Amino acid sequence: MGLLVDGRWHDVWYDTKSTQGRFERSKSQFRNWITADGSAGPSGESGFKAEPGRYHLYVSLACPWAHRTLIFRALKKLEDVISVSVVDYLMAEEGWTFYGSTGSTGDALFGSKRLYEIYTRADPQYSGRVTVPVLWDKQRETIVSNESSEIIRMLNSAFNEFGDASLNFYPEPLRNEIDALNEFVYPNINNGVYRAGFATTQDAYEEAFGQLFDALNTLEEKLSAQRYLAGSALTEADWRLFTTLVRFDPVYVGHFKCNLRRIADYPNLSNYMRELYQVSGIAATVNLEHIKGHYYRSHKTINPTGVVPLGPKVDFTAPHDRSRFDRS
Ligand SMILES: N[C@@H](CCC(=O)N[C@@H](CS)C(=O)NCC(=O)O)C(=O)O
Repeated sequence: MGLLVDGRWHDVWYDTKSTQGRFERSKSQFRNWITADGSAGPSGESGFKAEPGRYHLYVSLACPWAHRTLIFRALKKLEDVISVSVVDYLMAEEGWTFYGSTGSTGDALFGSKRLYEIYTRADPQYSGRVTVPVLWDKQRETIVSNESSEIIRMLNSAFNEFGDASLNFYPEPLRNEIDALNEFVYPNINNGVYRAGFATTQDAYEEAFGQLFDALNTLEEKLSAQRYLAGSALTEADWRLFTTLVRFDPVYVGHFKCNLRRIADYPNLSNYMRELYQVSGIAATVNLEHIKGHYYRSHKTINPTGVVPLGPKVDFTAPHDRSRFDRS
C-alpha cells in the first residue's frame, strides 16, 4: 500500500490524522473519455475513439469499483473488444502487483510487476494513489481514465458498434433519477462501508455506520415496492449497488465492522442481489477468493494476522422472488 510522489513509489498507509479519523477517498486524475467518434467527452482530451482491440482494462477482482467495469464489459458483450489484466489480490508494500502468487493474470501488455509502472508509463512525474481500475490506450500508450464511474458510462455507450447496442443502463429519461440514486448510494453505502472500516476514531466509525444502515433500510423499503432502484428498469444504479452487496456478508460485516445486519437479513435486498448475480455473464465476474483474500490479508492495520475467515456460506444461486414485480 502506498502512493507515487513525482513518479517515485512511497510505501505509506492512509493518513486519517488530518481528518479526525475519517477516511477520505482521493479523486481520480486521468479523466479522458472514449467516444464513438473520438470527440472529447465531458472532461479531458479528444482522440480516444472506440475501436476493437485498442483498449485494455487493469482490474482487481476484489475491488468493488473495478468490478463495475468488468460487469459493464460483460453486459455489453465487449469481452473480445477490450482485453483485461487482473492484479494479485494481495496488496502489500508495492501496492497492486502482477507477480501471480495471489491470482494475477500478469500484465498482458508490458509484463510489469507493479501497477504503478503503468501509471509512470503514462506520466513519469505522476503523484497520487495507484488505483484500479485503469483503462489503458494501447495506441496512444497512456491511461484514458482511472475513474470507474466514468469508464462504465463509456462502456455503456461508446462501443455500441462492436457490442450489444440493445442494452442501455443510463437511458436519457432516467438520468436525473440515476444520478440522484448514485449520489445517495455512493457516500452512504459503496464508500460508506470503507468509511466505517477505515475509521480510526469511534466517532468517525459510528457516523459512517449509522448512515450506512439508514441507507440500507431506505433501499430495503424501496425494493419492497419495485423491482429495481429506478423502478422497473435495470440501470447503472443497480450495478453500482450490486458490487457492494455481494461483498457485504463475506467481508464488510466482519472486516469493516458493518455488523448491525447482514444483507441476508434484508429480504428484498438479498433477493434483489441474487437476481442481479444470476443475470447472464455476472457470476463469472464475482470471485470470492480474491474478494476475501484481498481485504483480510491486505489491510494489516485492521486484521494484523491476515487470517481469512472461512464463512459465511452465501448461496448467490438460490432462487429469488423478484419476478413478482414488472420489469421493463
Ligand atoms: N475513484 C476510483 C476509486 C478506485 C479505488 O479506490 N480503488 C481501490 C481498490 S478497491 C484502490 O485501488 N486502492 C489503492 C489505493 O488507494 O492506494 C474509481 O472508482 O475508479
